[in-house]
Amino acid sequence: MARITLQNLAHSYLRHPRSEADFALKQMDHVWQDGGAYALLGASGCGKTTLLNIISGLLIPSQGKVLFGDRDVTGAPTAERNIAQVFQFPVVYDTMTVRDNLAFPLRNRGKDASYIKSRVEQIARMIGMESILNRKAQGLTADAKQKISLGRGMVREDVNAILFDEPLTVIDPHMKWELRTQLRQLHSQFGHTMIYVTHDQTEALTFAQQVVVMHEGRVVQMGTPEELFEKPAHSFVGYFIGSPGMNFLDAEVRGDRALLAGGETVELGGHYAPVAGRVQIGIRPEHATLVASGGLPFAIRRIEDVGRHRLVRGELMGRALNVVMPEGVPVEGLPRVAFAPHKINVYADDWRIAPEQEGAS
Ligand SMILES: Nc1ncnc2c1ncn2[C@@H]1O[C@H](COP(=O)(O)OP(=O)(O)OP(=O)(O)O)[C@@H](O)[C@H]1O
Repeated sequence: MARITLQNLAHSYLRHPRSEADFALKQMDHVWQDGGAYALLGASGCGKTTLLNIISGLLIPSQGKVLFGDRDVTGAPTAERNIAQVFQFPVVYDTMTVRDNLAFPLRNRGKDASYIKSRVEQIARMIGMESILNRKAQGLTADAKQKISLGRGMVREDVNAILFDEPLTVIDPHMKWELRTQLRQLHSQFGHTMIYVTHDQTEALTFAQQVVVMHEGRVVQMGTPEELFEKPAHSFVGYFIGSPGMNFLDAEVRGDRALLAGGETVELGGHYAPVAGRVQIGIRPEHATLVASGGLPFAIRRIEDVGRHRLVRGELMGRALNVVMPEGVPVEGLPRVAFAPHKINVYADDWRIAPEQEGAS
C-alpha cells in the first residue's frame, strides 16, 4: 500500500492548450493518505475520471507528477502500479466460473492454491456469492456480474490502492446500500487505500471517511461529511451537498454583521476582517427556522412533506430561500425567518472566508 501524491498536476486533452479553460484538470497538489477511504465527488464532466485515469496510469498527465510513496510513477504503465480497478460496467470472463473469475488476479501473480481457495471463499461470502462459486458467469444478471467485478477488485491484499469508478451504477437500488456497507467493512478489515468516484452525494457520504469534491477541474474541498455540511469551502460544495443545498444571499459584511441587499441586518457567529469581491452569506435550510417575530420577513410559497421534516420553499425580500422545519411544528402563517448565527458561512467570490477567531479556543 502507498500514499499517493499528485504534484503540480494538470491535464489537457488538447495538444496545445492556450488557456486554463483548455484544461480538464486545472493545476493541483493533492495527497491521498495510505489506507484512506476517499470518495471523489462532483457533477458530470468535472474531471473525476480524468483524475482516476491519471492515478491508474491509463492517462499520462500533460503536467506534473504522480508519486506512489516516494516513487515517481508518472510515466509508468498501469501494470507496474499494482492497483486494482472496478469500473462502471462489469468486466467478467463469461466462460469462467465465478470462482475462477475471482481467483484470476491471484493466479496471475502465482499465489498458492490453498491461499487462493480460502481468499476467494472469503470474498465470495462478502459479496453473497458463496453458493454459486462453481457456476459459469454467463447468464448471470448485470447486477451479479458487477458484484463479481467488485469481488475481483478486492481479492488481492497487496495492492497499492483500489480505484472504483461509479461501481454501483448497474446495481439494483436496494443492493447498493448493502454493497457500500460491505466495501466499508472491507476497508476497515484490510486497510486498503480506496478511491471511489461518484456523482451521488449519498454514495460519497456513506462510503468515505474523506470526501474530495471536484468542480470544473479543481478539487474545491476535501473533508469529512460533517465538514462539507457545516463549512463548505466553496459555494459549489454548499449547493451540491445537502438536499436542497445551501441558500446564498448577497451581502456586505461588516465585523460581526451582514447587511443584505434589501437593507436588513443579519447577526454573524464571528467577526470578519473587511471582505472584498462578491460577498455572500450561506445558510443551510436546516439552520434557518420560521418564527412569529424577530428575524427577517419571509413569504411561504410551498410546503413539502419529506418524511421526518418539512421543506418550506419561500422568499426573503424577493429571493428564493429554503427552510427545513421539524415534523409536527406548525409553519403556516409564520411570517419571519431566523438564522443560527454560528451556522452562517461567509463567501467572497465563491470561496469561504473564515471569521477572525476561527480555530482559536
Ligand atoms: N478523451 C477525451 N478527449 C477529450 N476530452 C475529454 C476526454 N475525456 C474527457 N474529456 C473532457 O474532459 C472533461 C472532464 O471529463 P471527465 O470524464 O474526467 O469528467 P467526469 O467528472 O468523470 O464526468 P462523468 O461523471 O460524466 O464521467 C470533460 O469536459 C470531458 O468532456
